[in-house]
Amino acid sequence: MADDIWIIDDDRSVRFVLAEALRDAGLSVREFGDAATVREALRKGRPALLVTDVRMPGASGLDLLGELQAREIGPVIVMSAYTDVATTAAAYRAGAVDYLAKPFDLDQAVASVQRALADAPQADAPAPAVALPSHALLGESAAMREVFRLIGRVAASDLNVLVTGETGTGKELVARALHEESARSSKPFVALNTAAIPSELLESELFGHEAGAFTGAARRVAGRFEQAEGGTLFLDEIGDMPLALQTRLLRVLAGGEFYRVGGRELIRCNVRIVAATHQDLDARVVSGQFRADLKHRLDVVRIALPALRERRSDIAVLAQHFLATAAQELKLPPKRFSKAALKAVAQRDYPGNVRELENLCRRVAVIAAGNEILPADLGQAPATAHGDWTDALRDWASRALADDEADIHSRAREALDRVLLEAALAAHQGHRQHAAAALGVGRNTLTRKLGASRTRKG
Ligand SMILES: Nc1ncnc2c1ncn2[C@@H]1O[C@H](COP(=O)(O)OP(=O)(O)OP(=O)(O)O)[C@@H](O)[C@H]1O
Repeated sequence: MADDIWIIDDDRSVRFVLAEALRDAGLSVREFGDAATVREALRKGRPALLVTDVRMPGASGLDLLGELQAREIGPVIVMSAYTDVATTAAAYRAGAVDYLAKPFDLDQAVASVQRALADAPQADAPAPAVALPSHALLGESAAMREVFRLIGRVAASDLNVLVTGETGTGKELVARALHEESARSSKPFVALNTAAIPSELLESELFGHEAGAFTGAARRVAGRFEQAEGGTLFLDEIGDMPLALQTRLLRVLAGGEFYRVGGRELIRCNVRIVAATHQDLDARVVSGQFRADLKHRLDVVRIALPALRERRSDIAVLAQHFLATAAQELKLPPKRFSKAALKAVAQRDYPGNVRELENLCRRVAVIAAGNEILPADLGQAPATAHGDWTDALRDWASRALADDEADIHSRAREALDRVLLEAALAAHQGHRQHAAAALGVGRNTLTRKLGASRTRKG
């Protein structure tokens, strides 16, 4: 059972006083004199928390920590008479949550243990929110806590990370968080959406080009690799990268150097790559669309972002945050969801994930008359298949409203009618009766609308 505190110290007296103090605090404790007996005990169980000395005969406490990192044991507190930066840093690097300098105050030691136990994520009890500063990644669901933990753990390393997840799940935000939490944070974060750039331009986009490298290349231009020097390069939609460029990228990642397009100067680069994809990269490897060796280079650590429907408990938190931010950005009075509206928001489907929820909140911030958002303000949930044009309409409306334009509703209706009528007439070779029947309106309605549309247009 994982409810014991394990104390490892070769000094019996230290073990004894600490164990007694913890027992007095109502905790159950097991004592170990060296790392070897701990290894033995780990075959049968695991501790809720481990307090370990550093220097001991045989394997040191840090060696032990290194071995334990990959296993699901509770938090670890390191105690040592050595308080130099190298030892303490090594302890934290190895995953320690606290460091007690010997001789330590017993009350402090007990408090540290209690704090670590309270902070430790538990399988069935929600752990306290993990706050990542400055990049506003929100979420309290178990799935997102796991993502935050992973970010915290790998950010400081230079390992390449592959972020997977559906569109709008926050892949770019994770990449930024990884950058901001790393030693590279004072250097640039550069993002490139591989799918958004025509493949013939992608190479020079990534690696830059010399003047005269191709028609239209009037001067030397630095690519994203050079721009990101010392920092992080975020390659979005990596699954869409053309094969030829995958080969080139692989060479650069393997060798750490590249030539600009049309260039002769070898440029060394020090860039951490965070790649993202909404596709199943493993399947693309199998089907020959993605290089296995490149995948291995990028997929060193994988952070899989859950879809919003897999963490519904996060919706309310996110919605309230987005509503407040939208009101602030649009310089509107503060707005909040009524209880019923928040419930309705939490029950909707979001095929576009967090981005879609964010857009919904922006929209209601603008449209709702009062400062309290009611269920009626939410409108109909957009059908997935129509998401694209209602999104465009929404953007248009938000802009028009923000600009205080007149007759927004009638102009939108007129545009809607015109598009529908024109499409129906085109589909029915200008035959009004057929077009009206196809649209589900009467012939007279159609004629009237056509007239109105003509007059306004004219
Ligand atoms: N956990 C989160 N907390 C707060 N905001 C979030 C969170 N996840 C996503 N967002 C917001 O949702 C929007 C979409 O996020 P982002 O662009 O990172 O998604 P993505 O997965 O990279 O999308 P795509 O695959 O379409 O590029 C952004 O405005 C982002 O700020």
